[in-house]
Amino acid sequence: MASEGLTGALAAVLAGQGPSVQSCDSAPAGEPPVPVRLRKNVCYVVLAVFLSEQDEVLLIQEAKRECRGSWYLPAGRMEPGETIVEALQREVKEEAGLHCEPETLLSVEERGPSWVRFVFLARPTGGILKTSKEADAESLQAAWYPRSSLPTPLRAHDILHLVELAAQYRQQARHPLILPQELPCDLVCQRLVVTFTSAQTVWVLVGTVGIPHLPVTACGLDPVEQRGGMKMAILRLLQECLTLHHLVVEIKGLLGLQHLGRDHSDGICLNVLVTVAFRSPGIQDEPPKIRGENFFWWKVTEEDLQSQLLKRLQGSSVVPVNR
Ligand SMILES: CC(C)=CCC/C(C)=C/CC/C(C)=C/CC/C(C)=C/COP(=O)(O)OP(=O)(O)O
Ligand SMILES: [Mg+2]
Repeated sequence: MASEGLTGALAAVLAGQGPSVQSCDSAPAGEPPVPVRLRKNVCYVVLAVFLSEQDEVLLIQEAKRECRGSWYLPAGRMEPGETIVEALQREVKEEAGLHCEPETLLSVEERGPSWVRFVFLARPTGGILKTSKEADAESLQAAWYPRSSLPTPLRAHDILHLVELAAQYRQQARHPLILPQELPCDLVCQRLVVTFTSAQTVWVLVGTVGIPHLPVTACGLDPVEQRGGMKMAILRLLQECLTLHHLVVEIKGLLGLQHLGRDHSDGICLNVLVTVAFRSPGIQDEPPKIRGENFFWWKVTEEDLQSQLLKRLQGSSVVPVNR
């Protein structure tokens, strides 16, 4: 039946791509969510980790009054009309003097859906390292430091974890290279690949409103949703179709990221891998019962897709989110 379209969509999402968001299966109660607008109701930050072959990290010295003289990774706020990659390249050029290409997304962090930071592993492709002679409002200078002896003071210690993440990725990449897919989206939302596994069989949760599809949940921007973050939007959707108290839900991480940034389309869609399992031990070889008509469990029978899913699940082969 409709599993042909589903097979294609799941294969695309596992390859870091995916269809564009047409509608949402779950949204906060009350008013429909308003479209997001950069600088108005959302702020996205891009950050780059560069690691040289000699295990050196590229740092910039901050010029802003509140952190002047401290060191940090090249990072900054996205501007309206930019793609995520364009924003990354602009910030790196402004703060470090270098041209660059992102290699892969390394992490996504949020402080509520209206503050999201995209962390990339990147490589320099040209330009000239900014020296103190070129100090301006963007930064005082940029320099490479051995990973084991970073300068002080740092603007914030959160970058230590990001540098480690980059070094681990270089040593042994846990997930494939993942870059943003340029697709329009109006909201901050998440497309879910929710799996239930028994032995070597995998089921995936499917939304039935319209043509069968991987479910999408929208984040609201009101204070409650801000506090709950993206996790709240995922649990809200699952709550609508499953009895959660006897289940363990795990947000494994990201399979992909969709964003356009042009034509006033400032939303993002995170493609997220989620697992659902029974809380009580014992053999449970069928997925948990679904309430209502809006969702069903799709048993993935296509061998290649099934083995890809199992590999991604077993190896936690996803971009970490909020870790
Ligand atoms: C922003 C998100 C989702 C997470 C930040 C994670 C934390 C807690 C970081 C530590 C403290 C810190 C450095 C906060 C600043 C966050 C922020 C507003 C970054 C914007 O980058 P800037 O470098 O300040 O911007 P410009 O380069 O555009 O001036
Ligand atoms: Mg900055």
